[in-house]
Amino acid sequence: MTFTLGLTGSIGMGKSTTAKMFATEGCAVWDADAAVHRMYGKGGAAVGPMKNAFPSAVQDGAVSREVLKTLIQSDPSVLKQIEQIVHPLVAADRDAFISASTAAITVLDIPLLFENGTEKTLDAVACVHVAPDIQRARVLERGTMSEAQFESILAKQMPIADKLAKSDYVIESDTLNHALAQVKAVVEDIKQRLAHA
Ligand SMILES: CC(C)(COP(=O)(O)OP(=O)(O)OC[C@H]1O[C@@H](n2cnc3c(N)ncnc32)[C@H](O)[C@@H]1O)[C@@H](O)C(=O)NCCC(=O)NCCS
Ligand SMILES: Nc1ncnc2c1ncn2[C@@H]1O[C@H](COP(=O)(O)OP(=O)(O)OP(=O)(O)O)[C@@H](O)[C@H]1O
Repeated sequence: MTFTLGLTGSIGMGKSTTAKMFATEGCAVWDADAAVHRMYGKGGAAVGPMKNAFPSAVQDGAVSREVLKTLIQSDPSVLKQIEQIVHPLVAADRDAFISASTAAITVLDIPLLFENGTEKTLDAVACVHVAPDIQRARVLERGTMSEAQFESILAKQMPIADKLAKSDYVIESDTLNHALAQVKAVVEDIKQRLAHA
């Protein structure tokens, strides 16, 4: 059986970048945001249910994230409805990945890990964090979200201090070298735990 390590953090704090480091250290990596991207794409599992709920959001057989963001801006309850459609599909995709994983450690990159209580199903959780001003600058630099969209997503997430307090491991993403050193230490610690289990 593979050891399941959840990887979380607040928006833009460096989950995807850190997940890649775990992959280079030999871990299998599953990414919740990437699963949503597949499901929103042509032929994806979320396209049909999303079309029923939000007809304008499906264009050329795929879910348009731009339309979704506009709908969420004008009616905040839309995000809850999207979550009710998408989260069960994402959970099924994650469970299938874990069952098929042959790696010693499987890392699950999940933005809403604590918000959805997923930690209860995992062996341990690592939380990525960086100072809020760096977080904001990094997200806005990407140019995919306005300041208002960033604020509204941030407001829906559990405060980073609470996520850190609930986590087994903490990884500061201030520089790439520092983050990589911490990833290596987490992998080493889990391997020690497995060796003595
Ligand atoms: C709101 C949407 C349209 C924004 O799309 P966009 O391409 O701009 O951003 P992306 O999907 O890359 O998400 C960026 C980050 O926003 C945060 N975020 C996304 N969805 C949510 C949510 N429902 N609640 C809180 N934070 C969220 C996460 O930190 C995520 O890493 C999109 O995230 C979406 O459809 N979300 C609903 C599905 C969901 O809950 N996904 C989260 C992982 S299961
Ligand atoms: N350790 C680090 N040192 C320097 N920059 C970093 C580090 N980790 C991430 N970054 C930068 O921060 C930005 C956000 O990182 P990333 O996309 O990994 O975050 P995320 O938490 O996955 O984001 P989201 O919540 O939006 O999915 C990127 O521009 C990335 O290059």
